[in-house]
Amino acid sequence: MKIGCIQLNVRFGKVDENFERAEQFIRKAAQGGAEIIVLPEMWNTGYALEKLSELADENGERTKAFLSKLAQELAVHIVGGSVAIRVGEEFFNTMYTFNKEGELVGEYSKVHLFRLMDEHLYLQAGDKMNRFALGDIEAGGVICYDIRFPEWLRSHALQGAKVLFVPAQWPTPRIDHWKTLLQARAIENQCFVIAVNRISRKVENFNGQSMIIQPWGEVLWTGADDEELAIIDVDFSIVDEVRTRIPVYDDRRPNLYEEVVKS
Ligand SMILES: O=C(O)CCC(=O)C(=O)O
Repeated sequence: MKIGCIQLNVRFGKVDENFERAEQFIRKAAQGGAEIIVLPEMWNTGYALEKLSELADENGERTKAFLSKLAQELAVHIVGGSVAIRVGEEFFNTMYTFNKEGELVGEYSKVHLFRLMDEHLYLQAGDKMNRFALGDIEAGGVICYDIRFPEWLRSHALQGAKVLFVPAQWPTPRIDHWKTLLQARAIENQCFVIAVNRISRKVENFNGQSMIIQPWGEVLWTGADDEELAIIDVDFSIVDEVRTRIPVYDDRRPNLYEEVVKS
């Protein structure tokens, strides 16, 4: 299956321009044969947290209409990264996923807000999982800082996800954490990890290095440190093979650690 990863150079606070450029890349990815297309985190606004009252998408309506229309027209699944949305007086960092029929199959608001960049001062946290299917592919999705919480990704894997999508705006100074954590999440959950980071060179500092990692831990692709569209072939059938070879899920001892994980 071909995955189109859009390592978008998100323009800070320039919502219309970001929509226009996202559309160009989505069309290009579909023309190039991508069957699942993935965008990065907060691609409508960038980290313009102080301007959310002007910029955030009201109930996510614009984003949902945009992604649904393109998914249906181009007959591609779209894991729509995430966008800043407004619901009443509150703001969320929300990921929408549409299948190739244009139906909304996943809606998820980032659960772990990143305090180092003041997200908790501007955003509300979500409180729901993000499990969905794209055709016969069982998937889950989390956002950026969420990857520092292995139990959260494990919960998605335990609920059947065989591929985890991770849109992000992960800053350059901690890019080694990004790479190591993503690889660990793929190996420990024996699943594919498809992680798309953004680019920014001006107000912010994000240098891409998106990754596709297979369940044995092998890195199939690492993005450049500039804007890029990559179309990468993956074979999801190897998940079951890896899980049979080292039967981690059967060997778990949840009765021993459940209380520790919950506390
Ligand atoms: O955990 C990190 O170091 C980066 C997280 C982050 O930038 C985010 O969640 O937006």
